[in-house]
Amino acid sequence: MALKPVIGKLVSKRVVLASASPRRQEILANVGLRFEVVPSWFKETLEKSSFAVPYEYAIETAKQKALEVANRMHLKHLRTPDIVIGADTIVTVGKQILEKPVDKQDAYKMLSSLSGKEHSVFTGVAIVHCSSKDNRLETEVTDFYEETKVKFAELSEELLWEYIHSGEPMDKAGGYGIQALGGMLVEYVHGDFLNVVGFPLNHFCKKLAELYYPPLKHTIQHVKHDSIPSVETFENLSDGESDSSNPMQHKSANKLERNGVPLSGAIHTPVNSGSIQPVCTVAVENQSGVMEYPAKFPSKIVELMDGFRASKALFVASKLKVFDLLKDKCILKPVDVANKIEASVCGTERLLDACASLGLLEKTHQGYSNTDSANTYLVSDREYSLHGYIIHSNDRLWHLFTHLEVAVKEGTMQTHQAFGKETEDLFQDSSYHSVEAKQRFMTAMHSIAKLTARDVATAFDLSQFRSVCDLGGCTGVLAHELVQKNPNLNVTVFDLPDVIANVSCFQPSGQHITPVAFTAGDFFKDNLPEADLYILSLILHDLNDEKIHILLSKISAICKPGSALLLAEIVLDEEKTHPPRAVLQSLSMTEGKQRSGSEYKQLLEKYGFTNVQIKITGNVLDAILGFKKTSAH
Ligand SMILES: O=c1[nH]cc([C@@H]2O[C@H](COP(=O)(O)OP(=O)(O)OP(=O)(O)O)[C@@H](O)[C@H]2O)c(=O)[nH]1
Repeated sequence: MALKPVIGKLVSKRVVLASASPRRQEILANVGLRFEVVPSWFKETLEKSSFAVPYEYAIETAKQKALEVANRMHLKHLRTPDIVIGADTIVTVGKQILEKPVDKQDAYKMLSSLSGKEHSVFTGVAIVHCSSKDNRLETEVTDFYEETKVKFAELSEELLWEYIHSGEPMDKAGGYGIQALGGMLVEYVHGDFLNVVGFPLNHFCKKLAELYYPPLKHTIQHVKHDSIPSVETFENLSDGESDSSNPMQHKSANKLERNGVPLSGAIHTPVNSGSIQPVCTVAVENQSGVMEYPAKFPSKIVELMDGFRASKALFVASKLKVFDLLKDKCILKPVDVANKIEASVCGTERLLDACASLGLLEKTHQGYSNTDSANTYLVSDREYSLHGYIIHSNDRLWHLFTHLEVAVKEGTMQTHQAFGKETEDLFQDSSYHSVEAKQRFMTAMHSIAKLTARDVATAFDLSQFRSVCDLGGCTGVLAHELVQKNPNLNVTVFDLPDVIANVSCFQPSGQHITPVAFTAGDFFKDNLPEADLYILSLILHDLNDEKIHILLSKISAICKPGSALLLAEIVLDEEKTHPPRAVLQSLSMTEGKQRSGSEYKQLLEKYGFTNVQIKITGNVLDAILGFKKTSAH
């Protein structure tokens, strides 16, 4: 079992750990898994006697913990996770099942029942794959358990009570923590130590490997069979690179098989974010009359090779407002769409089919309509619309990236080549830039902020702060989210005069909206408003070291001890290869760079911020919080 690839399969997925256990969080974080923590509200009250064996109880509890979180996230937060992981640890001795002690007496009872004996520790784990269909949550559960045997030494009354008074037993199954003081009570452990601590990591990785690297059904050679055409799926021929090897997708592909043999014709297999494409791989007969399959279809590479076509189809459909036309269950024929968008019928039909193949539209004999995710994210006036950012990608980033080769050779940004006279910063020289270009940029930032603000605003408990200044806070999306979550906060958005002059059309309306203050200024040149929390969202990655020095020195100087600085950026892993979105953004060759968690920590510490905490949100932006040193530091 290779170490990284299994965990790497989850990199592009929104993974949620449905557990409040700090040990589980640590075990999974230590192997580089990126996940959000959403503790389960499921009460561990299943009737133990209704389970034939104790581990079934642990598995069912783990499953219920994970499903509760998946349902809650789906219903309440408009955020269906891809994977939710739940776990439950129990101890069994004789016929008894021990969970966490409710009080010291209970801990005493538990520990004395374990004294001098061997017991079993079971952890049940549920891996729930989620998807949303017609706004309904669909789940696919994989579960397993692991057993470890532990033998306790004889425990004297004195030792028992000393241990209980340490406080350690209270939140631990069986009333002890093998990883700490409780380790002193243990004579031997047979099996996985981490399973006792709360999470059977080894078994978990094996399960992931089973799910994401299923054994190849045809390992190259097959005896020729005349009546069954030789076909294969993308997954089974995959070189193992593909991120789209979703186990739920495997299931649907498998439905097309009979007795493990693919049915005739092309097998449908998902590629390219939900699209369904027929794949037919031709087997070749070798000299001995044995059919050989071409080894390892490079599915990931093919997907990347074609990626630009998919992006451009999305951009053009968005620009022509196709998703606006088809919103709210509207079904139109190509000719009607073509008339409305003033385009050719044949071109429109091809574009609509392309969008349907990418999972953005649904095609029936009545015509084309939006999928749920197109309705939510692609219709231009929807709350969480990405339309603004898509138009920015088409009108600006696309042109920049057509100059990538030169950009790489020269190591410079290609704004001049792509846009003629424009300066690097749209807002720096107003004479060059149309109001339209600035509005477009603000709309793009607004749509990304809409998507990320909630996770950034709730990444840390900010209730200790009274005033916040969001430097470069643009249209104030994060500011509004902060006030909504912390009604006592006074929040000011500080941004360039040209930005502030245009923010009014982006403001939320309604009587319950708490106002946010907008102040015009340049954070490099002007005095900063006073606040006890400063925010820099998507700012630092674009600045060179000199500008960062000016800005962070200024913030550090104005911050009183105990004040803090919150950064919202994509945090790279320590190898700087994940997440790909951040790595690819670097290719724009801005003068800044993307950073890893330890680099952000170092940077903040350099400017006098300590106790730096990093929260990988699972969203597009992560959050980093540092506190200005008190004089005692
Ligand atoms: O040696 C150790 N044994 C057990 C633990 C910890 O005990 C708990 C087990 O409780 P449970 O499985 O119900 O999980 P919770 O903590 O309640 O968190 P959930 O939110 O996931 O329900 C678990 O924390 C183990 O880590 C230990 O630390 N050492």
